[in-house]
Amino acid sequence: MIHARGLTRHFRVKGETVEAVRGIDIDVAEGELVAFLGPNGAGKSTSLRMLTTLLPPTAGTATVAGCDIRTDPLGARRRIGYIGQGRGAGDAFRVRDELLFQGRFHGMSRADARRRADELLAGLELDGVAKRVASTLSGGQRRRLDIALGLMHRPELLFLDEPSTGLDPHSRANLWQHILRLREEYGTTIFLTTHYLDEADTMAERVMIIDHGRVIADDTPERLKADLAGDLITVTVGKGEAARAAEIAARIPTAHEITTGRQAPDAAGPSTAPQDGPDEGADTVTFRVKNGPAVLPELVRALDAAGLWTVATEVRRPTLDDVFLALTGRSLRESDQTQEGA
Ligand SMILES: Nc1ncnc2c1ncn2[C@@H]1O[C@H](COP(=O)(O)OP(=O)(O)OP(=O)(O)O)[C@@H](O)[C@H]1O
Repeated sequence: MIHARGLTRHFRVKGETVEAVRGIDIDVAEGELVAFLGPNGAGKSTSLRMLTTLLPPTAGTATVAGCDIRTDPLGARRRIGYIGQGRGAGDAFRVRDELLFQGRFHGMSRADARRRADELLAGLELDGVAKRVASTLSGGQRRRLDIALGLMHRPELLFLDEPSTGLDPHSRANLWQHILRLREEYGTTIFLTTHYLDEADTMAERVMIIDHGRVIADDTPERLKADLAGDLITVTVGKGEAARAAEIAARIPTAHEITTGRQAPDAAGPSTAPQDGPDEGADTVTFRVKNGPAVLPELVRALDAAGLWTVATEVRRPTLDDVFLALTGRSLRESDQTQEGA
């Protein structure tokens, strides 16, 4: 549904060249839901704007829904929907009229536009506000109206640029229900950008991570987390025993990023440590590993066999931020702040 090769876009700003997108390849199959993730300024919107024919590429090729974005931009526009970050709807018109205008704009007959508008109003739970002026809608309703506008002409492929940004958690969850249902009902292929890692993790079948204009990862969230980040295990051992425990942890074939630390006496808190155990604080060993829950019992047995006492253990499953950190050495949230501040 999307095939891009070497897609590139440069901008000239005050005599300098900004390499917003540096030769990316994208392949999205029919019916897929792909999240495009990256910090501020990574090149997400620029890529989307090229794929939706709003911005000509500096170099590279792409077809969307079977149409070449350079040689057949009109064909592409007919087959795709694009919901940008700005408002799709005006403020002055009633919700249903906005949809009818959009339908007519796409060359639909009056009757067809009415049918489609009513179907989308019902599907996106906007029928209750159909006669309201768009400017009076809540943030979530407004976003759903934008989506309805993008879907009026029944596109096979829908691009959404940060659909849930600015919405409260309830409206976000509600919006996602609608996106997933539309996809189920119409089989629409969806390519979206988001800042919300949890959203990409739970909703998307595939995640593409872009950083400084390059795609640095492209896989299912599960595989990215397992292959690139791994589970984070923290084992608390007796005082002074961290170095030996770290040596034992290092024997686990997939163990990496092994670090040792000291836990303050009261930080051990209500741990599993019995009263007569080491009482002047404890040491910790932290490392990443594949399949932590399976590895942990083995490790505890090995520590026990070496005469080391395990005070507490913790396994934390990785997040997509851990994946970004493993790939770039930066946290996605920190990158956002740095690049926003830049
Ligand atoms: N019209 C433009 N003129 C000059 N530079 C631009 C233009 N559009 C984007 N850029 C620059 O290109 C880079 C990528 O921007 P882009 O908006 O694609 O990033 P993004 O990943 O979508 O960021 P965000 O998450 O903040 O929307 C940034 O450095 C940005 O400043």
